[in-house]
Amino acid sequence: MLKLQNIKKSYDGTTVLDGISLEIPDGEIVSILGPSGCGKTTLLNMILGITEPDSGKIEFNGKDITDSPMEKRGFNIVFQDYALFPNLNVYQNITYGLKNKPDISSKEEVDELIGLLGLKDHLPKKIEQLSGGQKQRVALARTLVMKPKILLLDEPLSALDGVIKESIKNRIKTIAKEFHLTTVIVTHDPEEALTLSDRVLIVNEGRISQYSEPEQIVNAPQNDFVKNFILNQLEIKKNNIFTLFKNQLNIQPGKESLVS
Ligand SMILES: Nc1ncnc2c1ncn2[C@@H]1O[C@H](COP(=O)(O)OP(=O)(O)OP(=O)(O)O)[C@@H](O)[C@H]1O
Repeated sequence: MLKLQNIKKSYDGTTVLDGISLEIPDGEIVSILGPSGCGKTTLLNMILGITEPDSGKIEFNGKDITDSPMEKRGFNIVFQDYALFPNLNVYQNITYGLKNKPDISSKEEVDELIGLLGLKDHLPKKIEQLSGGQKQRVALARTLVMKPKILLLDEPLSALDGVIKESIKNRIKTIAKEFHLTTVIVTHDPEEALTLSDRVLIVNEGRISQYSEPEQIVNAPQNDFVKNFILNQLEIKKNNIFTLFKNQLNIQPGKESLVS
């Protein structure tokens, strides 16, 4: 269990996080969702251990880790730009971290992850030969072979589109469940958060607006921000798609319920 208690952070007198308290049970996927500048990345970096809170406490499995450096926490992050090594091939990128800690994952475990992420055919390739979705899967594999206690993902799907996005989403879900891996994801996309996570943390101006399962957010939004910002975006998206279909495919009245 990861527990945050009354976390506060300001930069140059401006409050960024204002009393964040939450619990993330083991093995759950939690998305941090909110508008640009609301403090999502700051919160993720605080869990990772590269940003210090001004006050408050972070506990992992009952142990106070607020002042533990990143290396001691054993969490790991996949950054938005993947940060892969361009001079190494896919296999060398995936196994890079094992050079100094070869006992963390066996060859069989590495092969299993390569299979799960569908990277078998790409192993000898250079990073520049890969698509965005393939790079994302390499970055995930490279992080997962190190068996992090918590997996942190910063906007993992933002550079991907359509089918590839769905495929990576499913792989993240499969891996989190298969390895019982607590996963914390930063996103600004409500659809992504609601379809990927066990729980969604909605942050607005540094405060928790709602922290619930996706169904509750959709069916029982706790305040106007959730209603207006999050649900409105989904409604607009749904209506845009519906209008497009109606115009392009000439859907007849009466069949509209099929799309809603
Ligand atoms: N190192 C820093 N020094 C000063 N201000 C910072 C620093 N890091 C973040 N901030 C400020 O804190 C606020 C929250 O930033 P943060 O990156 O956490 O937001 P975010 O929700 O992740 O935004 P986005 O979705 O745009 O990435 C912003 O106003 C940002 O300018």
